[in-house]
Amino acid sequence: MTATAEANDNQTREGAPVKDLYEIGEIPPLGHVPKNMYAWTIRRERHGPPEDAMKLEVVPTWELDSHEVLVLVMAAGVNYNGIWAGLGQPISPFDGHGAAYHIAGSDASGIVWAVGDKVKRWKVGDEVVVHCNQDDGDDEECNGGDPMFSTSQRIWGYETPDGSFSQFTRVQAQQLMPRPRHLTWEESACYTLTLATAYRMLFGHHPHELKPGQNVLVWGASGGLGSYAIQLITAAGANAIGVISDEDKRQFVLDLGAKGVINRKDFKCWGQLPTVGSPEYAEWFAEARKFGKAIWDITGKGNNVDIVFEHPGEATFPVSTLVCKKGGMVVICAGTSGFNCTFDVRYMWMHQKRLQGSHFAHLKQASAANKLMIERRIDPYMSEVFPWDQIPKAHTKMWKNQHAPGNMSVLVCAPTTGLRTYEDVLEASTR
Ligand SMILES: C/C=C/C(=O)SCCNC(=O)CCNC(=O)[C@H](O)C(C)(C)COP(=O)(O)OP(=O)(O)OC[C@H]1O[C@@H](n2cnc3c(N)ncnc32)[C@H](O)[C@@H]1OP(=O)(O)O
Ligand SMILES: NC(=O)C1=CN([C@@H]2O[C@H](COP(=O)(O)OP(=O)(O)OC[C@H]3O[C@@H](n4cnc5c(N)ncnc54)[C@H](OP(=O)(O)O)[C@@H]3O)[C@@H](O)[C@H]2O)C=CC1
Repeated sequence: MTATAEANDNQTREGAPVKDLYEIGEIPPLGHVPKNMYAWTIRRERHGPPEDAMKLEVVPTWELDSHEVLVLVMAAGVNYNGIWAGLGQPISPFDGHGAAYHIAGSDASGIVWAVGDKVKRWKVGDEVVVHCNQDDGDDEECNGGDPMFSTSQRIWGYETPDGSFSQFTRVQAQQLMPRPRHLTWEESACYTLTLATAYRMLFGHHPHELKPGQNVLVWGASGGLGSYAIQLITAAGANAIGVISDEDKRQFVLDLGAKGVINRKDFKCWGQLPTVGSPEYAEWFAEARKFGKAIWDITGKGNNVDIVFEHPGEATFPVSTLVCKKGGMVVICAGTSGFNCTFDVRYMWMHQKRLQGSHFAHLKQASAANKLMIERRIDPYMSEVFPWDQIPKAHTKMWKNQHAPGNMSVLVCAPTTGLRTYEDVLEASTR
């Protein structure tokens, strides 16, 4: 008998009521899987801004394969890939998974509600957080290599249709990690995607793993990725130089542990590189050098940074490749401002810099990052938590770069904020 069937049977024997659909904030009996669930869905014909793309629907609850787990989502994290999935840009998720609808959401905290018959590490009732890397687990990269290089590698909730903006989400068993017990459900849901990505960027690219005493330039230092990068760099005994666009964020970034903070609005060297040798290039170069000098004011004269933590892309890339030191690494995981990155290649070859792409993290890296959270070496810095009905609005705020420093969460089944356990949830729920 599967765990689900057993739980349903128990509930029937105990006479607890079971239903086919539960309202948001109503908790089914432990292990009872209702036929249907509420979900914020995206459909191909609705691609566009978050509030047009995401609509509330009742859909069938996911069925499980043998290595999969159904999680009752307590809270979910807000990430950029919910925006990209809604927009259908740069690619539509439907071209990948081909499902009729897409449920976004690549971060979650919740309770294991049902397990496939081959799942051994998790059982119904376990309190978990979810990392967003999936793969088929059967090729060389997944077995002795790096699962992030597997041809089957995909991001749950972006390249799969069963993300966390619904009462139940379906994940592979290897995606689960223990939840930090000192955090609330919403705090637990806000960090895994950005923290694990930052962890791989800084520690996953041998021989450029971050070392004590090194200097790292962090773009978007108050953002999701940036706020964890600063904390990881500080925890490693290295120096973070954070970039912001608004003085209101300066103290926040210093409090994260940054050695210094630079406001990008004080400089005018952003966007694609002008043609080398043109007057515009000379102007850009003088301004970029001024930016480099602002870094030296923090690191000491002549000390370019060992690592540039890149994700804005097109707007910042020419400068990133210039201010990285000889033999250093520009590590990039996104192109928020545009994908057409340009740079003066002379500085790349003559100074023998490494350009390294990086994408999320495998379980071992996500787990190492999660351990730092469990041990309270990293703070989630949850900026804001939204109720279930404001999931699209939360994404609009991020898309417009109007969100407060840190990482955002949304409540899903947790009936209110501030709850830390399943028992807390039961007490606060309307069941
Ligand atoms: C954790 C959070 C993460 C994030 O937030 S990341 C940010 C959000 N994510 C994104 O923005 C995703 C962006 N992804 C993309 O835009 C696309 O994902 C890529 C541009 C990266 C790649 O596009 P694709 O269509 O997946 O490329 P192909 O799989 O490499 O190839 C497609 C077709 O091209 C053929 N092909 C590949 N290499 C060659 C070659 N060397 N010579 C000839 N053909 C080639 C293939 O076979 C295939 O073809 P056939 O479609 O017919 O199967
Ligand atoms: N490949 C992967 O595995 C992952 C990729 N990503 C991607 O990384 C990107 C950032 O994600 P996240 O940190 O969560 O987002 P946030 O919005 O929380 O932070 C991004 C920060 O970037 C800065 N920024 C925005 N526009 C520009 C610009 N034109 N020039 C310089 N800085 C800019 C902003 O800071 P300020 O205005 O203060 O400078 C902003 O706070 C997204 O595109 C996301 O999809 C995220 C996680 C994983």
